[in-house]
Amino acid sequence: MFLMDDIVRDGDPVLRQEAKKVKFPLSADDKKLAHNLMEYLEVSQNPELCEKYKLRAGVGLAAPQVGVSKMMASVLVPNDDENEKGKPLFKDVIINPVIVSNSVQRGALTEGEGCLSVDRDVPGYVPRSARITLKYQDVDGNEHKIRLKNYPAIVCQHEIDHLHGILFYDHINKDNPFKRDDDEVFIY
Ligand SMILES: Cc1nc(NNC(=O)[C@H](CC2CCCC2)CN(O)CO)c(F)c(N2CCN3CCOC[C@@H]3C2)n1
Ligand code: NI
Repeated sequence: MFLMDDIVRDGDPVLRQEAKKVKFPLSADDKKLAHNLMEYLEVSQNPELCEKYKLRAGVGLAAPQVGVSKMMASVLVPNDDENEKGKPLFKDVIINPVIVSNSVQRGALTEGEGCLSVDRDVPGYVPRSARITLKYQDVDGNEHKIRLKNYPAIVCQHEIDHLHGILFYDHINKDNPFKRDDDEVFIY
């Protein structure tokens, strides 16, 4: 199971590398990696376990963040916290993901973004595409082509950035971090 000690921090070159495509069928190691990347999110979203293992909660985790420069990331975007019963908005390990198209309209999380690999707050809006069409393979090698918007779209863009050596604060406007474009959607 991954713990915070396994998470590589900003400054480590692996976070600025272009990750390598993953070959199918997955090796045993890659299968284990995929499992562990998703397990981290599940454990971190359980209040008791999160506390017990001293984790930072996460809704996404990319392989380079655990020192593995491969095109793989886990995403677990829960339904609004109230009714935990609801099934997640999006849950999968996205392998060799490609954003094949994106809306002109931009979107950003109202509270800005953070990153498990960045141990400091970097205030400001992180402008992203409000909607994306994402192509990826799952652990079984099945091809998926899905349209995402709002929260899941933002999370997937944050994770795919990691696979290309991009960190969230690279997108924050230096002169005016809270610059709002008029047609931008803000996601709570
Ligand atoms: C938005 C949010 N970001 C959390 N952390 N940061 C992360 O996930 C980083 C990735 C996200 C940062 C912004 C977009 C993607 C990790 N990144 O570095 C991976 O590359 C959260 F933890 C969180 N939630 C809301 C849902 N809640 C359900 C119950 O459990 C607690 C959980 C907390 N929402
Ligand atoms: Ni991150």
